[in-house]
Amino acid sequence: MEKSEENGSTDEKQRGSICGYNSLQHLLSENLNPQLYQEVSRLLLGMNCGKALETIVIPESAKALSSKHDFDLQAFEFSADKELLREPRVVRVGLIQNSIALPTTAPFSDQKKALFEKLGPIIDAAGASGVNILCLQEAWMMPFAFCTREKRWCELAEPVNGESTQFLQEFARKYNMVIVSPILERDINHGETLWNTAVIIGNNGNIIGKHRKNHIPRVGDFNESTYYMEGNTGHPVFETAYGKIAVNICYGRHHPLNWLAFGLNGAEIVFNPSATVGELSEPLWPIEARNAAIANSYFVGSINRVGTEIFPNPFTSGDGKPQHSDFGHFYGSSHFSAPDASCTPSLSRFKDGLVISDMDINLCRQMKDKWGFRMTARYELYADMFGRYLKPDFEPQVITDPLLHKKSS
Ligand SMILES: NC(=O)NCCC(=O)O
Repeated sequence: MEKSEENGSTDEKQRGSICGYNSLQHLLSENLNPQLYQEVSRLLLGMNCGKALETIVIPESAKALSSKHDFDLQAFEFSADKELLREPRVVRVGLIQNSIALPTTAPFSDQKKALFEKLGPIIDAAGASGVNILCLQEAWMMPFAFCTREKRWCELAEPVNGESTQFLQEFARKYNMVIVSPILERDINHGETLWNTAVIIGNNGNIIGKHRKNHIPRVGDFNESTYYMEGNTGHPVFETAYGKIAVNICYGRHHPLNWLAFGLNGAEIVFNPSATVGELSEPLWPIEARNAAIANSYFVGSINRVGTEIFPNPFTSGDGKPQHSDFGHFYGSSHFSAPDASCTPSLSRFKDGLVISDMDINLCRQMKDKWGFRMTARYELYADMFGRYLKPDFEPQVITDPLLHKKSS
């Protein structure tokens, strides 16, 4: 897709574009000559096994769904070197980004139903494309209402086996697909407490397990600590029919040790379902996940919701600026990063979308062998450092220049 006006976009749809373009990649491809664009892409997106990332053919039925339901659809292929003793282990992975389906003022049950109706065809497109593992965005079953601090949004929370999970279990069974479903969780058995949780649904429609968001933001309008606490599930890796996966939920991507812990537990693909806005985090977005993929020798799937969600009652951010009724623009831009530093272009900044990648997960070990980051990590140095740092009488290891505080004579 080219410039968004060419798709008959309204002003509403244009909101979130970059000077009328869907994404940075589209802006560049439309404005640079092909040779220059190729060179810029090489530097921006890296090289996979020495060549630019290739696109893969998407079935016509999936393309038809994307045209009918107006969502962005892109597909790529990450290769690995051929090995003599192991067969390639190619997994097809999908990420879905979407806006909410009804205004936040609509009755809650209607909002949820409309989201199910919106997601259905996109999941069908993933199924028709043979996706093995699919991940949805953070708290996909509701508006990201945590800016408001209003408790009425808690009503949307669901148990791990609640209606959103049941909705997705059908698709998991139908398409033999593992689905990662990030929800607002209500833990019925523990005082009805709330968590920000990813439910892992196996390819037989079974619930394999859950992970609760470890790091809760206290930045800008991200008032999530009003609703739920830091997760208590550690850093689980889920061994699925298609590979070992983990979920680093949104703000956890700013914590390199969170990424590391999933890697130490053996993750091959880590998803980062997110809800974040342009003014706050866009310069960080293309860097952090990609860096995590490189540093931990695994693939990362980054997902961010799209659109501007307007809430009935205005709120303030405690920064002296005027009250407002929205978070800002959720800029989409979902994409994959690989352990060899290559990455896919991003989905649209303002449109629903599905990005698919084939990935030969043999690349993870190949990169460990090449770079040796695990072998050279010197974890014992850091274990010792943390041991000391966590003590109340910790003193930073600073060696002061003895001349610094000497009086000049
Ligand atoms: N959902 C969430 O944790 N957002 C925090 C903002 C950010 O990390 O960019």
